[in-house]
Amino acid sequence: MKPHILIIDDEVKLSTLLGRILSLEGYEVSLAATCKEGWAQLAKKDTDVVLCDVKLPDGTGVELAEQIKARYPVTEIILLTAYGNIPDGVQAIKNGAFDYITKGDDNNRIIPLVYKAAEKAQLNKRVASWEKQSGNKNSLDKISGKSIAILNAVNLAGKVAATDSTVLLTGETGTGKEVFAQAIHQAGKRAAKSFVAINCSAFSKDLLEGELFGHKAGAFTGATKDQKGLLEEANNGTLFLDEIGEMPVELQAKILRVLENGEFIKIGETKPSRTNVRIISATNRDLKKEVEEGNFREDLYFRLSVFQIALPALRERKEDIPGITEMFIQQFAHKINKQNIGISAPAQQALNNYQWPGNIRELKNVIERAVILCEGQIQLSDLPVEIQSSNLTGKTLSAFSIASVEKSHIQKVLSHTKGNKAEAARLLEIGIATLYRKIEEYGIG
Ligand SMILES: Nc1ncnc2c1ncn2[C@@H]1O[C@H](COP(=O)(O)OP(=O)(O)OP(=O)(O)O)[C@@H](O)[C@H]1O
Repeated sequence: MKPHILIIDDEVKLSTLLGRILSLEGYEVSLAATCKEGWAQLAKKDTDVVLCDVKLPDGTGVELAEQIKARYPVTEIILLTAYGNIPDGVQAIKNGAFDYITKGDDNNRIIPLVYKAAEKAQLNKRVASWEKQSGNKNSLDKISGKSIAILNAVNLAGKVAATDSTVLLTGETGTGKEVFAQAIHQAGKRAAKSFVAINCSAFSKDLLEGELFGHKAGAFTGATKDQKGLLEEANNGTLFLDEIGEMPVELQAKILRVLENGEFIKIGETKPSRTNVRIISATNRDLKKEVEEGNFREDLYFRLSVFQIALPALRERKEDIPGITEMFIQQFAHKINKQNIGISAPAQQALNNYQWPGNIRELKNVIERAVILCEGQIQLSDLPVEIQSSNLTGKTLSAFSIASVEKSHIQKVLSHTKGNKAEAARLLEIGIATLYRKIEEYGIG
């Protein structure tokens, strides 16, 4: 089947022309002129790549990129920015876009970039179906890392898995709280039963209540039949309440009741129902502080935090970064049939120096993208710009010798010229042969 590309741009002439070019390249193309039309097209048809203008009549492409990624994680987005507006592009990549191109300036890049983004979307589909088939199973021994911080967490998880105790996982976004929750479920005696997860921040109060507790037919307009809630779906298994700190106070009381005696009341019912679930919850907020500020019930906090496991941020276990990087390289190289993929020393150094606000999730995304972009070995230039510059920061901070400053400066200039050595030599005011010699001498990748 032809990959499907959706162009969202209100400059109709330009998008029609681009659409024609992409059709000639063998893609199926749809056009939309507003965010609203874009959403309608996305709902109609599986879309591999969205090419999206920044300024749209009813919104911005930067925000749209984030919203599309949340609703359609398989789809890849390329932002079309105005000339010289790099910050929009960088923000879009942070929001989950595959890349950005400057309108009119980057015409030669469009076709190869769309090809790569479509390839990534196909890979996303394969990974999603593979994860579905394998039941998305994770076990504690698959959690990678040799640092004391992660080994402590795995050890605690192993101990609590065998019990029926409630567990509270804390840690920044992307540290692997859901991975741990699944691993605890898999390693426990409920492993053969369901593991049901819900993100409490993704729903309004009423929707969350309906999802968790279910409803009786006739409970509200449109409730034509009885609907099971997740507490019932997870009976004899585990219910994972992600972002529990976001749960509205009214629902906190209802969850407390489940924890105390296994009882809950469906919407529209008067009699209580019973369930037998193990509750694992997670938060990236300071729940104690939320209790002090009156946003979270203290009695529920005590119940949920019987056994707490704090997951370390990736920057607190930097020694694990090379191993996890290698694991993801193997994983993604295998999925797209690329062989002998390695990583250059400067690229690995940049990964080690970077602060990873998005933790393992961010590292996973960065490696996935780099494996697609690289030719044989992952180079510094295959990494997002903010990570490339963390290599330079690390170097200048760690070494003050003239040589290291010179090396950093050359790297900076090369990155500025996008690897164009003749242009770099001109800016550095040195001969091209000298530049080649220095590149070799300093091992600049
Ligand atoms: N130890 C690990 N090994 C391999 N992949 C991991 C590991 N930990 C996390 N990941 C991957 O990182 C991503 C984020 O993990 P997860 O969803 O568990 O994080 P989280 O802490 O629950 O994030 P959030 O707070 O945003 O919900 C997932 O794609 C997951 O597969």
